[in-house]
Amino acid sequence: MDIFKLLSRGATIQRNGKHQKDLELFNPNATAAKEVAAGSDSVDLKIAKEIDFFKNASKADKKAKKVSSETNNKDKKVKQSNKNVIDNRNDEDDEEDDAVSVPLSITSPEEASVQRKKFKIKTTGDDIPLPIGSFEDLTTRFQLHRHLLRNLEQQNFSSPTAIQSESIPILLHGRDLIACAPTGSGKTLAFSIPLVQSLKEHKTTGIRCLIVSPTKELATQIYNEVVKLSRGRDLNICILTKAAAAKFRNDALSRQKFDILITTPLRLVDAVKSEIIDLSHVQHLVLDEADKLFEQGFLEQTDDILAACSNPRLQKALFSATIPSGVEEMAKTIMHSPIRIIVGHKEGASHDIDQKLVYAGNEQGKLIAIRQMITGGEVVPPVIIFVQSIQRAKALFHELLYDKVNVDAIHGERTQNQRDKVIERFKQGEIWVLICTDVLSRGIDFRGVNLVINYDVPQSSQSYVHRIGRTGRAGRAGKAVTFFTKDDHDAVKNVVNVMKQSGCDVGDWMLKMKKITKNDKKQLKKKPVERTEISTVPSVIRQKRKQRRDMVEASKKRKLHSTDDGPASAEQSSDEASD
Ligand SMILES: Nc1ncnc2c1ncn2[C@@H]1O[C@H](COP(=O)(O)OP(=O)(O)OP(=O)(O)O)[C@@H](O)[C@H]1O
Repeated sequence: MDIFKLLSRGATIQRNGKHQKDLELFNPNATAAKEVAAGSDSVDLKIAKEIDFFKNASKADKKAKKVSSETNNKDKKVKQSNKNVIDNRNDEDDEEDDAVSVPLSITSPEEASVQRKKFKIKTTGDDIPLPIGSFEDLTTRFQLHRHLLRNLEQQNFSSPTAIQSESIPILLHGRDLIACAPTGSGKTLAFSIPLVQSLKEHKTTGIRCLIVSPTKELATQIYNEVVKLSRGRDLNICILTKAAAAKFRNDALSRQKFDILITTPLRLVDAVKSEIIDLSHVQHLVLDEADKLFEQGFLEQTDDILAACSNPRLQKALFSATIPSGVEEMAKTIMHSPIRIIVGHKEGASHDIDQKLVYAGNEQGKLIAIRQMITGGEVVPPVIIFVQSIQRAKALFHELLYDKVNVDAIHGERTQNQRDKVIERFKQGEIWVLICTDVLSRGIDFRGVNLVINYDVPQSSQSYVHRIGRTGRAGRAGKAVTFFTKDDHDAVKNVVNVMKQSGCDVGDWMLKMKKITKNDKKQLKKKPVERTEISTVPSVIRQKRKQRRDMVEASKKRKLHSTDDGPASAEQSSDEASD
């Protein structure tokens, strides 16, 4: 029997069998459609329960039902005093004591401190506003725009997550903020809600709010979230693409059209330097994945952006799951009396991820291990595999493709168009295993990823936290497996530290490992471990495969030259050929 056929058996998805639930989770439309078709009570209830950070969704639902059955009179709802809310809450608490200590409305420092203790929230700074206990609390305290509340309800966001409960009031009070909370804990809404709430309807002054993120994929995701949140409001939102920048260049009026701009740093700096974008009216600046934006490679652009946002009353907010002390110190120098919020352990991984280290001996051992995981049924799609270089992403892709695994890859050599398509197909469940470099390690919110495999140990603890954070999001459980070899001694210590901080079981041998110095960490970040090529296929066969690929590639290139196409198509073609 063909060994590869045997190995790939384990990766088969049983669409109507045991994997049906996983697939549905991954494709929210399918779940919703099915439930609606089946006349299910409410899609909201199910989702809210799964992602109920405060364990009080059932109460919020109960309350919502009560309110709607009692009356449609909006005034009554608005007039409901905070005390009443607390009293109602206490009645319900008799029935379900799970969330006994978290009132829907927080009215005193004592209540705030109970909530902060419960959700392991640390706050630092002067005059910190009280957190909110619910989105209704926002309505009472900040007259939350009715469209905003409706948009939250429509997306089944029944109660704020820990970071949202703190960040929203702080930003609505106009304060500068450094916010650090685990991956998948809702940081996007934590900054988007206050932005959409505090902006008055559209003005022609130009951009009033700027959100910067390190990758195009993440910028697109944030853009989609903000658009959904702003439905019903007269606000114009723009993502700065190549096309948008060209439009601004040719049409001066279009520059005044937008209120909120979402962008990557480089494109923005280009646009500012060529004077097609003016940031002097920006009132709110959000740096998402802020620690990345303060790293070498982005720092200069971040500096340029800060200089271009010349409004003296500019509000600045920094968000990330990891904010190292050095970055925090740097950030503080550009902020005015900032408040600092840390949810959980600073730089800790989400507690919903079950983390495991697997010793693979050597590079060949990793391929054997992944094949064993596949045959052993441990690889339940959707799965993301991280590797340390483009070359390795391509090599692993070919290995798994040969095993007939339904796989694709995203890395810096693929065109934007290809990257977008792969992401879409992965979201739709058409691709089960996605191989990528760190280009996709931050921020991307794929629903229901079951497993993250670090085929190569990440080069820093931050990278580890963000990579594994693609699973275990919004309260769902996830698994992360990291392969290591004898060459990974230093790098694996980073992983062990994060595992310890996140309360995972770590073996004795891990605890006994020699400490890694600051200098070692720096070196590791700069230069990845040198590794031998990914392959268990005998070199003769590899050579034949390569010859075949080269021939296909050369033939495609010849065709392209004869049609005189541009370099982007050539790149796409070579990537497709290698696929
Ligand atoms: N209040 C809420 N209730 C339920 N789900 C929520 C809530 N807020 C956000 N979510 C969902 O949680 C998921 C993760 O949110 P988000 O992408 O903002 O996480 P994050 O903290 O920014 O993660 P990362 O650090 O990886 O960027 C999203 O699918 C989002 O829709």
